[in-house]
Amino acid sequence: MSTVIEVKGLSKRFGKVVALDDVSFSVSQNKICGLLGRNGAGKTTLMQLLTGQQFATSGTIEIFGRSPVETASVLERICFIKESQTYPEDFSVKHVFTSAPWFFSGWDASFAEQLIDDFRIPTNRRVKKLSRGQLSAVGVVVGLASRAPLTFFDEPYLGLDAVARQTFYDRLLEDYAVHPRTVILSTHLIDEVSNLLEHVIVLDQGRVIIDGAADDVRSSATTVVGPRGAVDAFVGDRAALSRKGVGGLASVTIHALTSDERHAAGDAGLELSPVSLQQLIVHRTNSSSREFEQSA
Ligand SMILES: Nc1ncnc2c1ncn2[C@@H]1O[C@H](COP(=O)(O)OP(=O)(O)OP(=O)(O)O)[C@@H](O)[C@H]1O
Repeated sequence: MSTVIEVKGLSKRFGKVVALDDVSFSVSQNKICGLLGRNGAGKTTLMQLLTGQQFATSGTIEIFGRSPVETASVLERICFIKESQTYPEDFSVKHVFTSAPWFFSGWDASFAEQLIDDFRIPTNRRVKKLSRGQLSAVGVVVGLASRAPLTFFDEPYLGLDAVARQTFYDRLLEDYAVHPRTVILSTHLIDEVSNLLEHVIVLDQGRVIIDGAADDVRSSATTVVGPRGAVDAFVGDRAALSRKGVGGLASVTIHALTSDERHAAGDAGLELSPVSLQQLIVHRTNSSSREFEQSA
């Protein structure tokens, strides 16, 4: 499988602020990849570097095998939908969609029409008169109908209601099945997108703390639930990602268990429950996770 994004030792400083710190990863062609992390983790900075809109302080980036900076053959294959997309003053929604094919050779006008209906976007209205959610929907439609070989969505759905967000996920998956491409999706709504993602990269304070297949990441931890004494005896000196207790019951999240260990937990009357991607990321990016990482 060919590699679309290859990043090595990438750092970006803004004065004293280290936004990205020695970041390395690669993304294969035709994957939907979640770029996740807390506020200020460096996600937008990374996407700006990957799309040639910022210069790296150090490190290398190859997109389709070449540096994205001022490389037309790379940039014309990229669509970047930002959280707050700006359009020329006085642009109507119609202008956005009539000009999109100039930038995206794969633009599908009839798909765009269908999406405009789905999201109920008023096409005659000026962009600056749109509601927050409608403005996000315009970006989502451009991102989907452009069918760019590499599409970045940076928190694309500020203000979009739950129905519209679900429509976005559904259309993305349906269209991706017929027209595979590489999609990088940055969002804080991790549970909502969890099932879309094949690859997960989590940044924390400018560093990559998780990089792997979504299924592997999801199955990298498990929660042991049961009577406190039995849970404590089973967990022993294993590192705990999180620990909760109510009355005599305890719930401890630990690294994934081997199948023998799972049987032993069952024999001890303990329940094992999966950990959602969101829970895992919360555990790994809060302060207790540092102890976990050090002891892991
Ligand atoms: N132009 C800039 N000048 C100075 N610091 C900056 C600049 N751009 C970003 N930063 C800092 O770099 C860090 C990473 O910011 P970035 O916007 O990449 O985070 P993010 O993960 O996208 O956050 P969010 O989820 O809140 O959008 C933050 O500490 C931010 O304050």
